[in-house]
Amino acid sequence: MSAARPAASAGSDAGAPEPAIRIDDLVVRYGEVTALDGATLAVRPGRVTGLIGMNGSGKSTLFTAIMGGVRPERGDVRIAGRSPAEARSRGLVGYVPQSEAVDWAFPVSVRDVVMMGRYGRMGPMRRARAADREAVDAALARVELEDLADRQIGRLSGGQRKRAFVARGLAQGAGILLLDEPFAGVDKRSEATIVRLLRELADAGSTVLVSTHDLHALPALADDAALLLRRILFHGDVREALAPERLSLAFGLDPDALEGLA
Ligand SMILES: Nc1ncnc2c1ncn2[C@@H]1O[C@H](COP(=O)(O)OP(=O)(O)OP(=O)(O)O)[C@@H](O)[C@H]1O
Repeated sequence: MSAARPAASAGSDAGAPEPAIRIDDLVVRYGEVTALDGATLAVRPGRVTGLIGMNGSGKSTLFTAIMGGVRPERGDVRIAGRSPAEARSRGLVGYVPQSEAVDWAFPVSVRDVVMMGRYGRMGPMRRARAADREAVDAALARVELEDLADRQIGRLSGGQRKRAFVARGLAQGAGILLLDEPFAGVDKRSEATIVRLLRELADAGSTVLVSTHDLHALPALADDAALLLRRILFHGDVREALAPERLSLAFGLDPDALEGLA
């Protein structure tokens, strides 16, 4: 953790930088199911923000909305002042999906996956130039996967797979990175590599939004945290978010069971 990080402001945003992601009163329904019910969140640049919520609380839906993959019934999403579709076409947002959302049998190598981060910069023929290959090599080195670059993506461990997708986001060069459950099924080495990288990215000015169930990993990773239960219940300093009485709101648990997390 960097000692220079300013404290999060849970209340007034006076003097704070413009949010990189602004979500206003978002309502998303899948038929009868209301996944988001008036979610409002302003994610600040240069910080790692944890998105915390129980299964079904709407975390993936919020990410999908940021990526422009669902049509909200109400509300608005702005990424660096642009619509999700525009932000997507400009490659402003990198996305590391949940492992369940990936077809691991697909016949592509680790290098191919990382190169996908460069597609937005290539023409329709997707011909890689020297700059693309250099960016891919640099990203592979940052996640320590150079030696496995030519292996089929499904023949990696859970942690290595995650690192490959983080490398795709790095190669893309997006200033905003979304990670959906990056620590699920991940070994300690991969977790440490991902945490270090995300901290470096945020300290260099990027915006990092990470959904996780792993509350114990959060204080070392995140500056801020947002508690989600179809709407944002709290957004502010990570340690304040992990206070038992706040977590109990988001998880519907007895505060005594949550002592010692913050
Ligand atoms: N495509 C879909 N069709 C119908 N319902 C959906 C769909 N996607 C999500 N839902 C429902 O919307 C709600 C929010 O789901 P979402 O996946 O956003 O939650 P989550 O917080 O990411 O959950 P998890 O932690 O289990 O990944 C849940 O009730 C879920 O069953």
